[in-house]
Amino acid sequence: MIVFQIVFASCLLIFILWKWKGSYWQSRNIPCIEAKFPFGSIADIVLMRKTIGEVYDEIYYQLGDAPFGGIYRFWWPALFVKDPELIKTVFVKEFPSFHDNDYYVNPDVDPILGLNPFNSKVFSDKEMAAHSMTFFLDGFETTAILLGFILYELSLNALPQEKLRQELLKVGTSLDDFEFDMIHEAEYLDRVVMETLRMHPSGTSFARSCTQDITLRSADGREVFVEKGTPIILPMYSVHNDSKYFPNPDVFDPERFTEENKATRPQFSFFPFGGGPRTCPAQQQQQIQQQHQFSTNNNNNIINDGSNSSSTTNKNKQKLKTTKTNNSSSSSNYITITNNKNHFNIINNNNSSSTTINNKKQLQQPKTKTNKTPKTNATKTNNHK
Ligand code: HEM
Repeated sequence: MIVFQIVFASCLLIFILWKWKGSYWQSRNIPCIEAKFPFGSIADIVLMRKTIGEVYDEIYYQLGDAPFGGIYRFWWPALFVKDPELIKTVFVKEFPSFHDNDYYVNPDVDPILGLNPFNSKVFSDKEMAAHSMTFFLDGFETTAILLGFILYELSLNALPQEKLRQELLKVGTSLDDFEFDMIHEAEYLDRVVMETLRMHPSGTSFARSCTQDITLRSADGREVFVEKGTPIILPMYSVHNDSKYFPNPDVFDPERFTEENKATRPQFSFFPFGGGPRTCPAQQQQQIQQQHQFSTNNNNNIINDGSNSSSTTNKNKQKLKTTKTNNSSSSSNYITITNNKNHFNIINNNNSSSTTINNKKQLQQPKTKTNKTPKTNATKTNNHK
C-alpha cells in the first residue's frame, strides 16, 4: 500500500511540475515550441535521433519571424534568441546579466575542467594547470577543424583556390621570410578563413545562463522578461546559414567578407568567436596561425577533392595545373582531400604522406533541412537550403 502511495505521489508531482513549467512561455504570451512529455522540445536530441545543431536549426525556422522564442529542455524553459541585435545584447550590452555559460562541471568530479578562471582572483598551481588545459582544449581542436575545412572548401572551389594562391605568391613565401606585416597584406586569405568559419563554425550554438533578472527588448518592440537561471540559446550555425544575411548560404564565397559587403549586414549575423567580454581570447592569434600556415606552406600545393568523376573538379584541376606551371619554377604538390563521413583524409600525393583530421562533430552539422520553414517565414521564401 505504501509503495502504491509513493508511486502515486511521485506521478502526481511530476504531472503538476509538467503542467506548471510546461506552459511557462505560453502563459507569458511568448512564441514557443510546445513541450512534449517527457523531453520537452528536445526529444530528438535526448533520443540521439538528431544532433543539437539539427534540432536547433529546425527550431530556428519553426519560430518564423519572431526575434526570440521559448523552448523546453524537458520541463525547464529556455529562451532561444534569433535576432542579431538581441544576440549582441546578450553577448555585449547586457553582459552582466549573461556572463555565465549554461554548463557546470563539478570541481569534485573533475578538478581541472571544473575550475573556472572567471571566478578566481589569484591562481593556485592547480588553477594554473586547469587554465592551461582550457587553452589547450579550446585552441587545439578549433584550429585543426578550421584548417581541415579551409582545405576542404578550397578543394571544391577552384577559383577561390587560385585567387588565394596568386595572393600568397605575391605576399610571401618561405617560413624563414614570414613577417607579421604579411598578415595584413593577405586580405583574401582572411576572407577565405572567415567564409569557412561562416559555413563551418567550430560549434553550432552558444548556451548562456541568465545571472540576474532582465527584460530583453527586440528592435520591433517585443519584450520578454528573463528570469535569473533561464538558459539562453544563441544558434550560431543557423544565423550564419540564414539566407536573410547570407544569400545562397551553401555557396562558398569569400567575397561576402569584403569591407563593403560586411557593412551591409548586422554585426552579430556572424560570430564564430562569440562576442563581448567572453569572446575567444585567441581570435587574433588563430588568424596569425592560419595565415602563417597558408602563406608558408600551401602556395605550391594544388588541392583537389580526389574525385575523378566530377567534371568541374577535373576542369578546375586542369586550370590550376596550367596556372601553376606559369607562375612557379618549382614543381607543384597535389594535396587530395577526401571526406570520409567522420574524418578528412589529407593526402600529399608527391611524398605519399597522409594526415587524418577527425571531425565527427562538424560533419554531424545539418546540411539538409529536414523540417522546412512554414510558408509565412521570411527566411523560407529566401530559399534557405
Ligand atoms: C579557429 C580557431 C578558434 C575558434 C573558431 C574559436 C572559437 C571560440 C569560441 C566560439 C569561444 C566561446 C566564446 C564565447 O563564449 O563567447 C571560444 C572561447 C575560448 N577560446 Fe577560442 N577559438 C579558436 C581558437 C582558439 C585558440 C587557438 C585558443 C588558445 C590558444 C583559444 C582559447 C579560447 C579560450 C581560453 C576560450 C574561453 C573563453 C571563455 O570561456 O570565456 N581559442 N573560442
